[in-house]
Amino acid sequence: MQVSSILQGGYQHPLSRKWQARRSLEKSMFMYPIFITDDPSAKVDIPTLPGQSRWGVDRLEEFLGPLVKKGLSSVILFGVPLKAQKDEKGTPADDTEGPVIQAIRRIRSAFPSLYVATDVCLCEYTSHGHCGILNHDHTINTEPSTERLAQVALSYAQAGAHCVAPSDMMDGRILAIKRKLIDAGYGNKVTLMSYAAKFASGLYGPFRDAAGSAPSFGDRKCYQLPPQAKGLARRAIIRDVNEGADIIMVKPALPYLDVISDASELAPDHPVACYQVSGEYAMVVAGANAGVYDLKAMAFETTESMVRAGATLILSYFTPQFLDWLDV
Ligand SMILES: NCC[C@H](CC(=O)O)[C@@H](CN)CCC(=O)O
Ligand SMILES: [Zn+2]
Repeated sequence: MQVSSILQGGYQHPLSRKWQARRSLEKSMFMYPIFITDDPSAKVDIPTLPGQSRWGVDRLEEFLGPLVKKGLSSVILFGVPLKAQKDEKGTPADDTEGPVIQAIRRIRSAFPSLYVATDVCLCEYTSHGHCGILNHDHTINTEPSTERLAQVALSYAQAGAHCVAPSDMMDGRILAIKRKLIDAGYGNKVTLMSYAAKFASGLYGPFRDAAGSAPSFGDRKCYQLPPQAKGLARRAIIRDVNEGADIIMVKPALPYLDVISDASELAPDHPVACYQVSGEYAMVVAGANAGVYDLKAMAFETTESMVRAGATLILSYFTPQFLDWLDV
């Protein structure tokens, strides 16, 4: 037997198995996506997203207090306006009395240590449900879209968000937002996290149920990347780094581990985020409920694969559980 054939001696003990990871999961790597609705006293469970709810701003302390005590370090806010008058340009998105801006203010005041990111998109606020402003022929009208998104991003920065994260996939929105933040004096105060490589995935269903953000016609295939498009993803990552993104995100995560690896190769000096999206989360939960595997083991196996691929930040609905699971 060749000496080089023997590997098992290197991982025969739980501790030496732990040492094999280049980087291990830790609480601060998890950013918790949360849904804020415009009924201040609401807590509405989301059937297709087990264990997740829409929360009103008056109940955020009840919701987040115990999680902050367990070590929650960051959240990303998604507005779910049920009463707002949606229109072609997503006017409610930066309503200063709207759920997101109110939540930013409440969370910053109640939990000074909690890092507050906000998703920036129009789909939850437009009458047509698309992520940008449309031409009459229903194609994306790029310039007005990026300008509108930059306005919305600035409004969240002015309300106190630490980070703005545009998930719209409009061409040039990173430069537009960065320019807007700098011109308003927020260039050095707010992190710009780009959903740089975001794919037209089938895994967003539960989120769309939660946020009421499904497009009213057509789909998002003309602005979210084709799932098979590794080259476009690489070009989008390079573009967004050059346009001023501070963090590069890949989304969804598990079916795109190769793209996470590309991101860490193409943006070696940036934090790389990935989003374990609603459908991924629901899939892991459904498989565990069906007895296919243990939930905790699969939550670790999927998120550790993202870290192995190069992710340094994971947006995940499992965040509350990881605060317990990583407490050992
Ligand atoms: N801005 C688009 C929302 C978007 C996907 C979609 O509905 O197309 C995601 C939120 N950023 C969905 C996230 C998820 O599924 O958890
Ligand atoms: Zn959107």
